[in-house]
Amino acid sequence: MEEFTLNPIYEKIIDDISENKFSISDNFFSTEETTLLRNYVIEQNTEDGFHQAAIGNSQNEKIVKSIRGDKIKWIDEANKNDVEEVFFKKVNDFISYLNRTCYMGIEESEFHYAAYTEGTFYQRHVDAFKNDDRRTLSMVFYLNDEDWKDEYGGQLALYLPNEDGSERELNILPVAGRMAIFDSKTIPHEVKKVKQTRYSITGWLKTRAKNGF
Ligand SMILES: O=C(O)CCC(=O)C(=O)O
Ligand SMILES: [Fe+2]
Repeated sequence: MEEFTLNPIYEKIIDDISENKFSISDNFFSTEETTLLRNYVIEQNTEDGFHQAAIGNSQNEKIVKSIRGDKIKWIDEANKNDVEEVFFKKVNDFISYLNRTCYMGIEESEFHYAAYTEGTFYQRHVDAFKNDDRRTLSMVFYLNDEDWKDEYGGQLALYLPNEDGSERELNILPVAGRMAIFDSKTIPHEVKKVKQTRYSITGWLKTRAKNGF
């Protein structure tokens, strides 16, 4: 039988998700991996290959800058470069771990680079589409300075339920090496207006469709 090693970083994320439907991890990638990804994202010309992000999916896509102002570039895993190889090696290892230890049934994933330039934001939303229920977990990897300050804006705000039914807001700074993961179907969230360019890789772990897709 293949040997199974418990991974404490993944275990913490899994415990958090099962308890609270989200987790924030500052060591999913090593410092070296984060630096590699970060330098690569910054180096890419965001005019070249990046496009204005839309809302909705291919069946009802719209560009509405008053809702969402980031520029994105989808990553083609089949044609990944050396840096993306490092990214997918870790992410796919995590997916296998989830499927093996929690029977999550993740069958695919999709990721894009994102750049929010000064003055842009993403209004409160939920990631799963009404016409496609496959998105299960949202993952965002932040690739900015380690000392990103509150006054730079660009916090990820998660809107979380309290036990009494009220709602609380948790603000997360997009510092280098941080990863936010949350339930794509139930956790409303927003990106606060940024005051300087904010880089990330965002993506979704997807199960088989349950509503006919
Ligand atoms: O960049 C973030 O913190 C979140 C982005 C987001 O919510 C999305 O792309 O759906
Ligand atoms: Fe989102």
